[in-house]
Amino acid sequence: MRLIGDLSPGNMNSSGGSGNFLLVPIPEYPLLDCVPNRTAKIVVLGASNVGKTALIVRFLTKRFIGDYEANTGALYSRKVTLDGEEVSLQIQDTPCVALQDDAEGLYCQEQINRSIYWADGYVLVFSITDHNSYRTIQPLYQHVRRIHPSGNIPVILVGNKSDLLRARQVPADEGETLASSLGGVYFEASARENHEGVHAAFLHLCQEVIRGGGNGEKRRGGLHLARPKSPNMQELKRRFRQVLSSKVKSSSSAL
Ligand SMILES: Nc1nc2c(ncn2[C@@H]2O[C@H](COP(=O)(O)OP(=O)(O)OP(=O)(O)O)[C@@H](O)[C@H]2O)c(=O)[nH]1
Repeated sequence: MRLIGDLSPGNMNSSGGSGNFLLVPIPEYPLLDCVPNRTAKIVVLGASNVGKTALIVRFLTKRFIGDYEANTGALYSRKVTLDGEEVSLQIQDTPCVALQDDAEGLYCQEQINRSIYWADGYVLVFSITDHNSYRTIQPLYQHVRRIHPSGNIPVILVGNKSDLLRARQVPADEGETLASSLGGVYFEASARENHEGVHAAFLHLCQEVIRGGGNGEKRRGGLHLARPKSPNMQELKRRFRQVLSSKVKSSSSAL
């Protein structure tokens, strides 16, 4: 999902005017600034509407905006301190995945596959209010496994929207059981109401990635996959072209 609304007045750019506007998301720092051997590349995956974007934004800004545009992946970069040392963290938001009719396979865009290959650590998200989103997790994990058939896969499972207890469809113990079957830890979180829980979940995964040294098979095989293109830049270019063409139109109509 892509952000709509104001994250941080003054600092974050907007198109101005009234109504919804696209926000330039959290700026990336230059890749050359990455801390050597201390970079964690994390991808956030899950079904539609489970709160992937909300969790990322909550982690990075401590804020919950509540209104997002659907299904655009964005890449965020940040430096964090882990065990007293600086770590470069890159977090890739992704469009949603969906179960196929047979409930075993997944509809998963190519862009997501590239992000899965690129990443070192995986945040698998479902909503505790949506059992279908929970059912997506196991096939999603199998999908990640197919892309990384060997080696350790640092993963956490996040049951989001824990503020909506009355609408709960997935008991906490089901989340815990599933997480341990995937070799990860279960976090029940609310992007809406609790920054600390979200923060703890992301930092835990970051620690796992840094301790494990990332995806071993990629390094051993000497393969290099380009970092997924940040849609933020593409979006900016598109908007820039739009503004230019509307200026051309208005100046030619004024003649
Ligand atoms: N009550 C509640 N609502 C939440 C929470 N997290 C997200 N939401 C809402 O759930 C909706 C979907 O949130 P998003 O972050 O856009 O979800 P997403 O998984 O990125 O959605 P897709 O783009 O469809 O993949 C929005 O209306 C959010 O405001 C939460 O912890 N509690």
